[in-house]
Amino acid sequence: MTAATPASLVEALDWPRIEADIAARGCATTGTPLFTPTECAALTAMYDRPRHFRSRVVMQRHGFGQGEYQYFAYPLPPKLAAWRAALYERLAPLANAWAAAMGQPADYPAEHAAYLARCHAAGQERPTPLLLRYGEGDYNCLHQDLYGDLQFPLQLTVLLSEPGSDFAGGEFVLTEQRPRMQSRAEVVSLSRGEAVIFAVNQRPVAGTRGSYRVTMRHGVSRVRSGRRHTLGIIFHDAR
Ligand SMILES: O=C(O)CCC(=O)C(=O)O
Ligand SMILES: [Fe+2]
Repeated sequence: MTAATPASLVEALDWPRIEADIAARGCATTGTPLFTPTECAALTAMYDRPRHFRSRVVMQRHGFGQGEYQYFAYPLPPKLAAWRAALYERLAPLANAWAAAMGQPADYPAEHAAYLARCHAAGQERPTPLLLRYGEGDYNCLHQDLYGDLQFPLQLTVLLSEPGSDFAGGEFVLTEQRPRMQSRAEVVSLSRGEAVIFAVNQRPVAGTRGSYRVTMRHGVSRVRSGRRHTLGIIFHDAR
């Protein structure tokens, strides 16, 4: 038996179900964990090692919520870079289908390295993967992770903590703003190591008279107790 690689683990996910959920709701859980508890613990422990990071953000200082996060520095931990590339490759065709449906250039390259080269040439050179840490009372306001003109339309958040024992509350929330209609909210429950794949900004929805666009935002409800850690994987880099 060969060791599982991020690429083989990505391939093994139930993509027909994931794609159907994304088409219906703009989000999907991976259904199975991407990371083992040991890997979740190792990523969580990295939070306290500043050499892995380029910057730290205390959310209450910016009105973003309460809690903190750190953006990884380049070079990313090799396994994280491999996950980012493998997930990008699986999602790029979907990104192209969305772009075509929204009348945008459907030219996301097949490989993440090529897309990053495009970001870097446009001045978006800083890495965006991040680790987030929330304690009791912390929350993350509804937001969008836009870091420049170039945006890859899907991203992931991986839950690194054990719901129920490490923390309570702290639900991942998505809202969908529809043209001339009231907004809809979706609460996503994850198991430890599992991820939610969701729309960064706009996505096309098939209507009776062609497709229309909805705008998504995501955030985290208040952590009632304990500590919650997540890993965010965003495919465009930042200005
Ligand atoms: O902590 C979370 O569940 C959300 C993190 C987040 O905003 C992100 O990954 O972009
Ligand atoms: Fe975010």
